[in-house]
Amino acid sequence: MELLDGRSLANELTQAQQMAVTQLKQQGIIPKLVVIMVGTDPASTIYTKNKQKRAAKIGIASELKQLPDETTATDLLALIHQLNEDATVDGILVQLPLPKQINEDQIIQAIDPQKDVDGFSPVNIGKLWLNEPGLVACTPNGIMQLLAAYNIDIAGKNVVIVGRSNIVGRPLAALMLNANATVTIAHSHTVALKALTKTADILIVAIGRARFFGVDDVKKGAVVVDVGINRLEDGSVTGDVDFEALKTHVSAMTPVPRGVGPMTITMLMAQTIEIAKGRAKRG
Ligand SMILES: Nc1nc(=O)c2c([nH]1)NC[C@@H]1CN(c3ccc(C(=O)N[C@@H](CCC(=O)O)C(=O)O)cc3)C=[N+]21
Repeated sequence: MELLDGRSLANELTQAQQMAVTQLKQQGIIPKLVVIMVGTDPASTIYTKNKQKRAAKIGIASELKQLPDETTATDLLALIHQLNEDATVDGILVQLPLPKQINEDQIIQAIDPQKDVDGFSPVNIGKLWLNEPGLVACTPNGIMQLLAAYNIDIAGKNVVIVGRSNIVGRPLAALMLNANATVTIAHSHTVALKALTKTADILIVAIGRARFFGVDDVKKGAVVVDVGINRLEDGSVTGDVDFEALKTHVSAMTPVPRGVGPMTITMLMAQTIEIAKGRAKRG
């Protein structure tokens, strides 16, 4: 099995990003990302810290706006409008999930599509499904780059994606379709799920159930991308597939951690830099 090592690819790309940022700074442009986090979800706190650390490493200015749990939609919208107008801000990211009093769709729609580094706004989602250039959701984008780096062919392949979230399953389906795969999206209502996953040449799982898929559920020689991050009682982190059992069964597979996660953050930085380059061009 070939290990699809997201961490090492992320490290390589990070070096190139450092150089790109140095060049931008010579032109007087400092790429800037603002991350908004509402409340204190423990997983979100870890991801947000990782994002800050990576930005610092690359030389991207990043600001964390930490808002209390009881923040209203009105407060959050006011902040987003202010950041939309701020010419020094390239990327705006609102960490999800938001507390339940806030409608996520309404918030995402308020972000200027040109600063929407997550690629979640309806404008960017529409462009993605039309195969037009735009900002793309970071986790799916990272998966495509990881597969490309390991020369994994996508055109004509049967791709099964388990999970239909707005941040992973749906945008990934669009990217795979744009790359000429035959795409199936499975979800909680899918009948005979594990018979379906077994038909996949490329299987991508994002359901959040530790080691849910094993040898019997995966075609021999398939490529497996594991987006699951499940924290076990002993504090360790594992994916949605039984990695140890699949090692001798598949042709290539991402580990968890150090697979898709680091690539997600890398794509966030890449898109922030791209937006800043646009700012440099406009002068
Ligand atoms: N608006 C928004 N945009 C997001 O992109 C977004 C979000 N909300 N909410 C939550 C998910 C999840 N996500 C991850 C980012 C980095 C790792 C990551 O760095 N993982 C490491 C560490 C894993 C660990 O130890 O927890 C790894 O897989 O090696 C994981 C998951 C971004 N998300």
